[in-house]
Amino acid sequence: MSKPTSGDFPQAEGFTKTPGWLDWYTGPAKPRFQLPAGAVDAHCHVFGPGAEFPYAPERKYTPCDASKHELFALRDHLGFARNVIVQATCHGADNRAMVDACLASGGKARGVATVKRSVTDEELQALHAAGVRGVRFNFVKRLVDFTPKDELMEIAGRIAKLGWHVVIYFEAVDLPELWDFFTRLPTTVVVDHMGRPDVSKGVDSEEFALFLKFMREHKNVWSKVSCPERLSVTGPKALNGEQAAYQDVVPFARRVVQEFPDRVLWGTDWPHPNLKDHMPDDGLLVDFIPHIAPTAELQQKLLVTNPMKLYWPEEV
Ligand SMILES: O=C(O)/C=C(\CC(=O)C(=O)O)C(=O)O
Repeated sequence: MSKPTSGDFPQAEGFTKTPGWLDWYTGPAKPRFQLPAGAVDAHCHVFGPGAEFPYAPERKYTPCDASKHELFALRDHLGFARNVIVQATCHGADNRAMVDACLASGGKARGVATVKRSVTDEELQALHAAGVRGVRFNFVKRLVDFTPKDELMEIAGRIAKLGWHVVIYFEAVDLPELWDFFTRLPTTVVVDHMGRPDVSKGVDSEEFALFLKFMREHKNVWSKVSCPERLSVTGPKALNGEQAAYQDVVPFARRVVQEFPDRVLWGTDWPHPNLKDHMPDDGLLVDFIPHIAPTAELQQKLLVTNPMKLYWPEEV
């Protein structure tokens, strides 16, 4: 299969991809690493399709389409059993594309939504029925406009009653300022991509030590050890059969997996929004997993036990 570059994918009428947009990788390798039975891809997205589920007016980027059908085909190709579909900021608080994917999955997908303070209890109930089990609070300034913390805290209090959790996305330099807010959240708190460490500072940096302290001192905090392709500075890239990709990220993810084996999740992040340098081969991304979770026991927790506990607790 050919590998498209930006501009190759068709786009819904009325939407033009952000300049330089990298489309997701078609024809990924079959992973060499065999995922354990029941493995969950606990961080991925759907984009549109824009013709059916228009992108939000307040979005900061316009992606290529990435439909539920393409996501489910990737799930099966890679050997995952289930997906957790996280609302992407290009859809704002309009959760229809994510909800549609969860409903179409036959129970194989659960979701994380974005909601506003104005969301009604009935709307929250409908999201729950569709499979939503969390809300995402995004603090990455290039992705969202600022929402006052009292609004977010009010939402957290309401969703806590449903047994949901809060997913937080922020950059490492912002953790000190956000610490008090995060540590007051009344739910399980799941950090996206290890809080985006600057890996060039090294695994023993003060910055990463603060993140480890955050997890150590707050047992309700979990982390996704995902997105090496976003965090890596020196690579090598998960392309052309590379079996030892993103070595500079390995010590960070491995440290988190080994210290907090019962509070880690992993996801592909397909279709990889906003990558600037290259688009990884998702099959080779799966081959990254044994580098950060070197034993069968750690792999089972990371890929099956932990995500099942959080997203399908009724089956555990
Ligand atoms: O997909 C991710 O996790 C990361 C993103 C995009 C994002 O969070 C979103 O659009 O909702 C990023 O760093 O641009």
